[in-house]
Amino acid sequence: MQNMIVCKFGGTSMADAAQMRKVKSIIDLDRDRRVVVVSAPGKRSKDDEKITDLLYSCHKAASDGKAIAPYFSVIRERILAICKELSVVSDMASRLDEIEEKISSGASADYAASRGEYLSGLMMAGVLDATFVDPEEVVRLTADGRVDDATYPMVAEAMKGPGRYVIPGFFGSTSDGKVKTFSRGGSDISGAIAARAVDAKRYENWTDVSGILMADPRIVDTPPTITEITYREVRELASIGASVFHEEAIAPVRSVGVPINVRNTNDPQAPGTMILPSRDTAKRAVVGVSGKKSYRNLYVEKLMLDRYPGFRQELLTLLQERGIVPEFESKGFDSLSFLIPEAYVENDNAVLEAIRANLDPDEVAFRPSLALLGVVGEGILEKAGIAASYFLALQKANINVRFINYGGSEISLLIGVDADRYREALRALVEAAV
Ligand SMILES: Nc1ncnc2c1ncn2[C@@H]1O[C@H](COP(=O)(O)OP(=O)(O)O)[C@@H](O)[C@H]1O
Ligand SMILES: N[C@@H](CC(=O)OP(=O)(O)O)C(=O)O
Repeated sequence: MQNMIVCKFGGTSMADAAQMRKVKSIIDLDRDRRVVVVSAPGKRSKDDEKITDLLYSCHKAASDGKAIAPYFSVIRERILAICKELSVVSDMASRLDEIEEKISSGASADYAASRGEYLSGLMMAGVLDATFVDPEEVVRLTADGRVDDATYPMVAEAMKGPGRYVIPGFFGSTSDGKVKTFSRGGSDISGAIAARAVDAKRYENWTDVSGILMADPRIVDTPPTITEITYREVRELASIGASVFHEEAIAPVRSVGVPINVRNTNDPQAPGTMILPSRDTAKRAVVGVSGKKSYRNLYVEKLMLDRYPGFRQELLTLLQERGIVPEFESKGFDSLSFLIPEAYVENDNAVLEAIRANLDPDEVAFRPSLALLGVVGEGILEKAGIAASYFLALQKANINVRFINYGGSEISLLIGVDADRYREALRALVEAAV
């Protein structure tokens, strides 16, 4: 293990010159903070726009044959103002011209979106007087967006000297040289890649909240901070909906055991959350609650279902052929239920017709929209009465439970409720957890 600390700063930490100064003061506090991974400038206030979103709008305008100037001029103004205030990247105007020209003449959506992080990286390298590392050259992604193992030695090689390094997050390139981004929020993955590559002693993930909170602070008032959480738990919370840490960012560090510390750029003294390989579950069975709205429950019934061994597989194939991927499944003696993210189900009737025509079920229907909530903790199966306390909390709030998955994952209790009761349900579950 080297002595290096890898620090990833999210969009809110890169939003303007004042935030970038805070980043510099955090980096200057510890000489081991030598690798800095940056996101594109994010929102400066609730109603502001993220540079990444503006770049996607530029790409959309270009592909619709429209001018990109209305969006690109906003980007240009913001970036040039930061460069001016911090006296960095003297040739930024011509770099922006080049990017505008490429997007206007048909560059890919991934190329367009990646330029926010690229520009952030150039500016931060200037602020920190650090070496700029271009992820296009050292982060190799497969065509379907996974990290190629060839990445780690290339990143390590690029950062082997003394001094500081800045590497933009969110993108790399495929083996045929095309820029490729991760999914939204993916700079967290880039930070994890760098941490593994340099065998960091710690991966610090700096954002705008003082760690991972027990629940989404936009829904629950002042949820407590989670002090310690395991890799498994954070992955589960993120997969169910906690957007503070990308669900795929655990994979690169988990096998090498680099601890992750989620911290607040606006409150750097706060210790934040430690994400570790294991924790003492006797202290706390449950760490947090998260959730997602808008699932459809596909319900299929057939009498004596067990007599039709290929039924489930055929049904899954029919769904897959229509690009529908169920996230959760439960089985009764004569029925199957699949929870499917609403975004996948564009044409309900076509899917139902195909199932009727091919499988002759007694009943097939989409039930009304559900929200899915997850109570997460390594100790959730260990103590009598845990599930009961959460169901009681929902009962007290007069919220009907429509779907349960308990024991399918050893670290979460998943509960489906009517989509319009999502926020109330989340609050009730958090109250039961604290
Ligand atoms: N459980 C949670 N704990 C902390 N923040 C959460 C949680 N769930 C959702 N969030 C939201 O995630 C935001 C931070 O994530 P993100 O916007 O991606 O930050 P960054 O731009 O720094 O990467 C917080 O401001 C908060 O609104
Ligand atoms: N800028 C990208 C990638 C990213 O990770 O951003 P952030 O760290 O601000 O969530 C996005 O908006 O998706």
